[in-house]
Amino acid sequence: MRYGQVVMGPAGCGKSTYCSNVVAHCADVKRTVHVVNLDPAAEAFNYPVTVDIRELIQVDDVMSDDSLKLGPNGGLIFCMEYLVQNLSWLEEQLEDGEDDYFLFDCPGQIELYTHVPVMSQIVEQLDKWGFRLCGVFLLDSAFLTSTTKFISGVMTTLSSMVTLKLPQINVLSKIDLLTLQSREDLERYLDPQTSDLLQELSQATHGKFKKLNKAICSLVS
Ligand SMILES: Nc1nc2c(ncn2[C@@H]2O[C@H](COP(=O)(O)OP(=O)(O)OP(=O)(O)O)[C@@H](O)[C@H]2O)c(=O)[nH]1
Repeated sequence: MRYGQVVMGPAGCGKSTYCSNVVAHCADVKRTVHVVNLDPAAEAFNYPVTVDIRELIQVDDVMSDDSLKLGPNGGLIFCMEYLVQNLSWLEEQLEDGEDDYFLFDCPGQIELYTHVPVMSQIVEQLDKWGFRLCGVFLLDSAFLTSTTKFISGVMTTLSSMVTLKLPQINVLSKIDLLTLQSREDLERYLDPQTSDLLQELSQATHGKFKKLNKAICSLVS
């Protein structure tokens, strides 16, 4: 049995930094961890990567293919769909490492966790290959500095949880960049009161969103 984390989150939220810290921790406790880069647009890593999707396909190559005419976003989706069509490549790359721990470092594009099915197809396949996974969703703690941002952040994390159907832990990144006041306010969002959220959301948005705000707040609670 192999265990691991599917590390997700919007672009620049700190996924690679998180992986780098987990790799350093595992080295300290003498535990073997393999990082699997699933981001075809990734640049460089400051830790060893066991499997790298860029050896199968790269966004730059896709974008420079005149017959495809794809930009960065379309190129990334194309690469992920290509991976799904070539999952035997991933299976071969993951052959070793029985009883080891794996970090799957994923691309940040939100559509991969909403309506584009590739990430859920990859996760389902990993499950069939005997991987027991949990989702780790990195969220920039700037999302916890106002009610409207909080709702937006919660919806994003919820979307990936529902799409991938994995047990999921949400990790706040970049707390060191918050002001002292914002850090003190964090507590309100970690255990939010629905009535407070609804009141603040109603103040921040037009009256015509009253019913929608109520539905969103009951979903969050
Ligand atoms: N101050 C601070 N900076 C951080 C933290 N985590 C990440 N960063 C910085 O944020 C930037 C983006 O971090 P990455 O780890 O590359 O983020 P990523 O989610 O892997 O980015 P993409 O691969 O582009 O999606 C880097 O400059 C990091 O040094 C943090 O907790 N605090």
